Amino acid sequence: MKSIITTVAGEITEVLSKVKEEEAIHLSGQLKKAKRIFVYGEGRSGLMGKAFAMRLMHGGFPVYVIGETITPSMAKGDLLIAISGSGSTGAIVQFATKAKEIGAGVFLVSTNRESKLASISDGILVIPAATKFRRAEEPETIQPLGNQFDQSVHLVLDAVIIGTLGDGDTNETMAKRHANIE
Ligand SMILES: O=C([C@H](O)CO)[C@H](O)[C@H](O)COP(=O)(O)O
Repeated sequence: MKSIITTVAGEITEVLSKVKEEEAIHLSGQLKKAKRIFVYGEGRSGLMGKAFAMRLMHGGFPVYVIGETITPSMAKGDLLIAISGSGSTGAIVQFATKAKEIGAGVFLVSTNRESKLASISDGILVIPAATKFRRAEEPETIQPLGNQFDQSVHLVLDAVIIGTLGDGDTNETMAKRHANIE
């Protein structure tokens, strides 16, 4: 088991080392600029999106997860963060198309800059990891499906939040925003 853990850690280190700094900085700038942030992803990509949205909320950002019952309507000036390893999942392509029609920005976090979603997005942060589709250009992995993407996207987005927070955003101020009924 220890050797599997070591291999997984190595895979992630390799992927993270290939993330382009300018793309992460671009995302950070868009997060600061957006009136409100909406996050969406299907399946495990969506779970990583929820973790991202939660921490953004702790950082004081106005953020919603698409599909939750209390999520309001989108408007011009809002930003959709679309998380999709493949960049081609039907629902998220549809939601991004709708967001563009409304006048919101779309920022994609994906492995695939040639994807349908990439073609309609205003910005992209490429996480060069393996997906369930095992495209020829994807890295080797011992893991099933999109594990490598899911793990990498979680770490990269956590790092982007840290790099986006202001000086006043300390562990204390963020902890105060954490749910106190749990
Ligand atoms: O849940 C997922 C699957 O287990 C692969 O790891 C994916 O996140 C889901 O299928 C959505 O796919 P993508 O839009 O390509 O991320």
